[in-house]
Amino acid sequence: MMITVENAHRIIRDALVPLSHEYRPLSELLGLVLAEDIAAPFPLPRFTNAAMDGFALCREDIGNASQDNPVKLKVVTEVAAGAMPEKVVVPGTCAQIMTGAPLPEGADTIVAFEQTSGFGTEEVSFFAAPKKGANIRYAGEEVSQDSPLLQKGERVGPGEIAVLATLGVGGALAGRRPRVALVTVGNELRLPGEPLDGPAIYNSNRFMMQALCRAWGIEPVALLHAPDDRESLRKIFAEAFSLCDMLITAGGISTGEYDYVQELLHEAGVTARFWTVAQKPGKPLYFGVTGDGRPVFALPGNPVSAMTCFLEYVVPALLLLQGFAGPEKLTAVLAEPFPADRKRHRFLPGTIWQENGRLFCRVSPKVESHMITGLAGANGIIETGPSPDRLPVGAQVTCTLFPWHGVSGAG
Ligand SMILES: Nc1nc2c(c(=O)[nH]1)N[C@H]1C(S)=C(S)[C@@H](COP(=O)(O)OP(=O)(O)OC[C@H]3O[C@@H](n4cnc5c(N)ncnc54)[C@H](O)[C@@H]3O)O[C@H]1N2
Ligand code: MOO
Repeated sequence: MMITVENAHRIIRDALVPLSHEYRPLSELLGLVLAEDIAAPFPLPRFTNAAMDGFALCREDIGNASQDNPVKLKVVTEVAAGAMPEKVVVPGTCAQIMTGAPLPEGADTIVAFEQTSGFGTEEVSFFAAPKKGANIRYAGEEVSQDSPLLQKGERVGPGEIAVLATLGVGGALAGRRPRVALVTVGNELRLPGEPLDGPAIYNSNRFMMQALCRAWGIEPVALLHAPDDRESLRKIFAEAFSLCDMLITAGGISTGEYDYVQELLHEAGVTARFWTVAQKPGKPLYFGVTGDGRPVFALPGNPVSAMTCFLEYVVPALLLLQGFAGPEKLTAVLAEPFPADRKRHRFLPGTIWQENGRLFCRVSPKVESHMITGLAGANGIIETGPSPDRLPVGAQVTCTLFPWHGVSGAG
């Protein structure tokens, strides 16, 4: 039975159970979802230190120093980053200090190198008098010890990696990345490099699905291909299920004479949760679950349909298995009319850009399900629910940005 896009999402969400957590070292946490809260094991900064290369001194000692009225102080020591100060700064003296070096006892201010006569002499002249406490990073001013920093459920990006590394956290508990098996189906498909005999075509879905997995940090555990016969599909599905947490197929799911995917999935123990969604492209999308709860997506073979269904349904499922809801959708204004469908939700590749603080979008020129070139220049998918008419310029629509593109600044 054909179901709505909303129901398809609900059925998928209800069927998914996040995978187990596991400890991952810091170098492998990028893109994973934290399964534990992280608190600061020590304050940040851990010790009071210099924010500028210059001289550490007691503010009172330089009075109203200026270009016309320089004040001289004796340099008693030097402190580099990573070294402990060897001397105390007593009144009338100062210490040459480098950014990140611990503040010597007795000093309360740092004057930047540029406001002095410079390094390397026994006596230094000060040409400015910054405020007391200037250019000092105080212990604990950013983060106090034991304060919560990262929360369970957060997705780890490069910024979170930097925070964990700063705190010396060598790893954390995180949701496990799904092991994904990809299967393409069809007698007509060849790999680049192979000759195109007769009406053969190249297999683009294999590479597209692999690239989509990688765009979300997942390296598929298997890239398999089966011709349109039951025996091959039986073998390929057995192999895929021996390896994966989630199976994604493309092709052979429609009503053609040789569309055996559904039959062989059921033979392998998969139960259908839905087949056919009121959407264009991607109507024959199938979703099922194995006896032990592993999700199975069978995407339509048309390349634009396969990519649209992957982005719309498979990506959120990959994230949910790791304990994360996403990705977020945006609202944009149509700069050109949108060819909505009377009865079906319509997804089309297009360009989304920012102008005067607002998001605009337009559909790619080639929009049929087999026209893969419409996806190449696009930076997202534009969508709208069923509508009897074309949506006019100025109407608001929903968009999903491709994470590898971002929003451009011009239409
Ligand atoms: N009588 C009907 N025919 C079709 C219907 C329908 O409802 N009634 N639905 C159409 C729709 S919509 C789609 S989408 C396709 C989906 O069919 P399948 O999932 O069975 O896919 P195939 O028939 O195997 O392939 C469709 C098309 O895509 C090409 N293809 C397949 N795999 C790849 C690949 N890995 N790389 C590149 N291109 C691929 C294939 O050669 C076909 O041209 O069914 C419609 N028909
Ligand atoms: O609806 Mo099919 O997925 O486009 O050609």
